[in-house]
Amino acid sequence: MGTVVEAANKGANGSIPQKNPTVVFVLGGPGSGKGTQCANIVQHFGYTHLSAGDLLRAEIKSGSENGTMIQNMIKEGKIVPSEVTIKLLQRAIEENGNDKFLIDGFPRNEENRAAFENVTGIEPAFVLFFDCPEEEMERRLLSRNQGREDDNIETIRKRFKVFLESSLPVINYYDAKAKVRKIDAARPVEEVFETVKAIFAPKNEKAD
Ligand SMILES: Nc1ncnc2c1ncn2[C@@H]1O[C@H](COP(=O)(O)OP(=O)(O)O)[C@@H](O)[C@H]1O
Ligand SMILES: O=c1ccn([C@@H]2O[C@H](COP(=O)(O)OP(=O)(O)O)[C@@H](O)[C@H]2O)c(=O)[nH]1
Ligand SMILES: [Mg+2]
Repeated sequence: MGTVVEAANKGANGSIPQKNPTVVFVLGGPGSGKGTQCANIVQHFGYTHLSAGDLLRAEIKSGSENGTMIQNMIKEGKIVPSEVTIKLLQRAIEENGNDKFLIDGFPRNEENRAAFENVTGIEPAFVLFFDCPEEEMERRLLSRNQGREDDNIETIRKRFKVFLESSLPVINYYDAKAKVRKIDAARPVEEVFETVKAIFAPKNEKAD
């Protein structure tokens, strides 16, 4: 039997986590510029960037037993089961010495959100929401040129539908808790970053 404090600190999986890191969820439709802006935030504010999509694509490449399932879901624009994505995120957080993380492209539905909170005990400090019209996101995705199997018009339409039906409710959930910082993401990269910078506040900027 642990003390009351130990019990309170225990995650739902029974592990005793170290002091919870600061987490910012970075959300927005496919092609809204999440990855691009995260790279800028890392440079200026010292966060570690964890893209759920990148972790899943790395898992496919690694030849994991889940690889084929993940690949098929990404090709269809579907959301990979929470336990797979959460395990990858958790491992990445634990392996990293940093105490502040940008989690990009996750949680993508309500189930992702609730499971992450239950398993890790982590609540985001706030949520960045890159708001961008579909026509602009479509243009960007079709010229992204990263050789992604899901950047074709057929899959892009499916991803937009999943975003509206499953991911927007997550943003609304955090909006009701006053945690959403909404950003007009249709503007040029540098202008979007000016808004992002103001949210992270000058006091956090790395001195160099
Ligand atoms: N503000 C912007 N204006 C124009 N193009 C952008 C902007 N932000 C990102 N891009 C480009 O759009 C594409 C998608 O950006 P990315 O950061 O990968 O978005 P996401 O991670 O949200 O899917 C990339 O080719 C990127 O260079
Ligand atoms: O938490 C996540 C993140 C991504 N994906 C899958 O990975 C794809 C690509 O996600 P990513 O965030 O890389 O795409 P982006 O929004 O940047 O275009 C999504 O369409 C989903 O199929 C997922 O299932 N769960
Ligand atoms: Mg991305």
